[in-house]
Amino acid sequence: MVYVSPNAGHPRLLPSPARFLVLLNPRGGTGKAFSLFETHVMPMLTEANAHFTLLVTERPNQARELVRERDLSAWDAIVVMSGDGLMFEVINGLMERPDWATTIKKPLSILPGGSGNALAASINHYSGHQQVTGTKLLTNCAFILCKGHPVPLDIVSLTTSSQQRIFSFLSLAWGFISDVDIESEKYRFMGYARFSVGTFVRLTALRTYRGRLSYLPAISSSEKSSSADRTETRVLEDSLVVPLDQPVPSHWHTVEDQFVLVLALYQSHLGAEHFTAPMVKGPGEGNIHLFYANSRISRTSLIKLFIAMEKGTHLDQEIAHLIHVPVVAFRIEPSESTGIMTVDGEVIECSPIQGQIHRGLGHVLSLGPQL
Ligand SMILES: Nc1ncnc2c1ncn2[C@@H]1O[C@H](COP(=O)(O)OP(=O)(O)OP(=O)(O)O)[C@@H](O)[C@H]1O
Repeated sequence: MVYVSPNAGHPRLLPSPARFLVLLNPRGGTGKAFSLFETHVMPMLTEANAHFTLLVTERPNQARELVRERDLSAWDAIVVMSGDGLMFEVINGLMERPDWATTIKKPLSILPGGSGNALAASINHYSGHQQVTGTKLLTNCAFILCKGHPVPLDIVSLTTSSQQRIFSFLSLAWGFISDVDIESEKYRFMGYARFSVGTFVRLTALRTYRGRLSYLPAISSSEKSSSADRTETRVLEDSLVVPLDQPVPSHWHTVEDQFVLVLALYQSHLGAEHFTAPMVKGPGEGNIHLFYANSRISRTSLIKLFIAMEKGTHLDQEIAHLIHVPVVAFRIEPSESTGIMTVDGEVIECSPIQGQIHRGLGHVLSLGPQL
């Protein structure tokens, strides 16, 4: 097998035998990642004749520091066995390197070891597998690790009002979804059921958040930021947005409202059983799927939404006051700083934030087509 250098366009195959750096969070999900790796992943890696270095994280940000500082040339791919939080660390650590433009091309792979496992569920879907959870999802993802090929992965570059730069591969949530995600942390012992319990609790005491949402629709944007024509610069440039302290360009759309939820999602799944963006067929399509609902949405509609979302049929049901629009850039300006905002499931300060997609900036192992 031939390994085409990441600098020479899209890599096609990993070398054989492949060498993996496996970063495993022993505290992810219900805390069984290490034993699941031994029982379900190691035998498959041995069978595939793959070499791996296993690093069990001891604290938050250790993986981020490691990928930021270490020479990674000894490995063909970085494998994350955890939830989406550890992948968030890895992508941000890679983007903090002086050689980010080449290192972010190193193939990544996800093995579900968290409670949400949205990226694992999305890659499983793009690879043509049925929606499954638990050890079935883990086995599918271990198979994708052994047999998959690198395909482009979209990354959204976010800038906060304090000028912090955040790189996101999955989602930005404000309102109902981030409230459920974070407030259900206390039910972590339940595994995935924590999200159903959290949704029920939040529905009984629905909150709304005032703010302004602006976006650049994908349809009107001829300018899709692609990694193919990018030259190496000191920092990744966001050509579609203007500084946060300036008004958005006049061709953007703006909605000022009392929101129940705002979600920007760039993969098919928001969780292993949340098939939220069924129109997404691959990790590098180049669209941000913006979903929002204002305070006129009823509790019944929200229940209908979350039930239908499990199978991805919610958009066929015309749920009143739920809007979906594919965009390439957006800005969220909350009127107050009291809500919860999350990026890839990690809490960030609730303040004005904007972002734009960088199509295929990274790479992820998949069995699906290069979308
Ligand atoms: N050894 C560790 N002890 C405690 N926290 C850790 C450790 N290693 C990593 N972390 C942190 O744990 C956080 C949660 O991890 P992660 O998101 O991967 O799992 P999860 O929350 O169970 O899954 P999901 O995001 O899918 O719900 C991450 O922000 C990461 O920084």
